[in-house]
Amino acid sequence: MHHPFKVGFCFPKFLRRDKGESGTSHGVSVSEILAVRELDVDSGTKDDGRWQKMPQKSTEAYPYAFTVSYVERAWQHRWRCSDVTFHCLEGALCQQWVQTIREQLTALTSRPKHLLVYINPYGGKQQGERIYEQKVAPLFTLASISTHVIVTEHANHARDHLRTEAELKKYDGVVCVGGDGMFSEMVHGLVSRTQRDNGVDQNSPEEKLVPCTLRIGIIPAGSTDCICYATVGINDPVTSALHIIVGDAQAMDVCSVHHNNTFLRYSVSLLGYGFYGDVLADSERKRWMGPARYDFSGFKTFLTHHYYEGTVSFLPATDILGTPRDKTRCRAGCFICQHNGQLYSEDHQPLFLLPEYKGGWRVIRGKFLAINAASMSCACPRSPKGLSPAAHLADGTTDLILVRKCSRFNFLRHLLRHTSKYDQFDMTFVEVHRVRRFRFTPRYCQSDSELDLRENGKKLFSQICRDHPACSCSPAYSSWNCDGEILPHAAIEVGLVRIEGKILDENLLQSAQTGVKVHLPFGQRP
Ligand SMILES: CCCCCCCCCCCCC/C=C/[C@@H](O)[C@H](COP(=O)(O)O)NC(C)=O
Ligand SMILES: Nc1ncnc2c1ncn2[C@@H]1O[C@H](COP(=O)(O)OP(=O)(O)O)[C@@H](O)[C@H]1O
Ligand SMILES: [Ca+2]
Repeated sequence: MHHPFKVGFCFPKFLRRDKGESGTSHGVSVSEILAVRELDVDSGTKDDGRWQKMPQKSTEAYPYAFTVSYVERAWQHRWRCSDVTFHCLEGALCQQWVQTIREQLTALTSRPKHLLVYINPYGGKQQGERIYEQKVAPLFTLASISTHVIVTEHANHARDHLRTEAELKKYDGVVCVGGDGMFSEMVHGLVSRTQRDNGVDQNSPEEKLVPCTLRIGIIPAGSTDCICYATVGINDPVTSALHIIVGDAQAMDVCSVHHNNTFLRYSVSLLGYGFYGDVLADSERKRWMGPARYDFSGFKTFLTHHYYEGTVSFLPATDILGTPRDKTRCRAGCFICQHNGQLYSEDHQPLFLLPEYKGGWRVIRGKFLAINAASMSCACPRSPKGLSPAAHLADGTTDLILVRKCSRFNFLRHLLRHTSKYDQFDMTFVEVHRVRRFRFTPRYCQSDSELDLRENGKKLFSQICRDHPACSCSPAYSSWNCDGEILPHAAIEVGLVRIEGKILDENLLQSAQTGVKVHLPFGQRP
């Protein structure tokens, strides 16, 4: 056998494929091979019956065979598992092929071998378990990945298990089957555990965090699934499973949210106050509707048309080349794309290390219908281009979108532009800034007792709002939608989490400037 194994196999003519013409060669990159298995030609197939038996005449001529399962790119970012079977004359040759392919696969160190899987049976259309069993588990088995599966029993089960109990050393990655809320549980569990193990205090907004070594995979089974959509390009369990199997990775930005020097939460996709906070708060009470609750609550919130007064302060990202108004739509490996492939500025300074705080803080007071911080595009099936279409996945910034008070008609025009090709930022009452940090303070101070009530006694919340002095028709506070979870605090400070350790290394995809090393075992491949 000759040796093109590093880049891929080009199956030569002395092997015969059972699809297509005889004698054609078939190229499959090793990095996209999922599994190989030898077939017992006489008895048809050794395992799952996917192999189609050759016509009798050919099997006599080629009595030995093996099947290669590989990734096939289908339409719109969709990946599928395909099989191709090769037949040959000699048993020894056949075995040599199988063994060599297996050796090549074992040498791929980025592929996970042991995964810890958490299934949320309650998210989305409550199909998490079925999706995993029918679509994902067979692929993990095919790829010889061993799994430990936990079906969660309550909210924060997965987070707490990861934070305290899970024997993380045994695994190469964790996988969540659910929506953005489930992904958020993974991030919180893993990041908190890593900081605790390394003695880092999450309550200090200035503290540098230690990166987690485990990667997180998402099998979409939630309602919006925007983290999956914005990183993979589609919400499809099979595609995500295949990205996980081949060991794809994508770094992401993580925002830390604090209130009075107390850590509240991390956010990786949307932090939304006003419209998206109100939609979420209302929709939680309508979970029985499934994903349609967002349409219902969205419509209702749109009609109530509440605005909120307050002050937004932010630190613009001055050391980057891109803006939120760019026409780029990159979804992976963004740090590089943002600098047009360059890693160094004209004066040969590494772009990663340029001083961050050139411009200083800016302050904007006003009445806002929505304040959204999108650390990634937040693309999802509802809005395929997302809240901030040009946001990058791992550039250490978040796009702060301010929608000021305007008429219902104008707000509707703005919302509808999320679903069309028109620019949602090109409106007089909308502004967008790419920022490193920001802060929001509501006009009226929220007392601790109000916060307690909002956290513990949600029914009283509406009463308090109605009684508040701000305005007879608009409540004083909204809540923050933090990756689909409600944060009752109105006043928050947000910063991109900084990582400790070497910044520039060969594997740029895995070392963005400020993104915690939360790797998704997937991402669009070039
Ligand atoms: C009147 C026409 C309105 C069209 C508006 C379209 C804009 C849609 C933009 C959606 C951006 C969603 C950002 C994602 C947030 C998720 O983290 C969160 C939770 O997702 P999950 O339920 O956990 O999958 N979903 C929502 C709706 O807040
Ligand atoms: N077994 C469970 N029972 C109830 N809630 C759960 C369970 N497991 C996870 N959760 C919570 O369910 C919420 C929604 O989960 P998510 O997977 O994001 O689905 P969705 O996209 O439908 O919101 C999250 O807040 C998560 O913490
Ligand atoms: Ca970003």
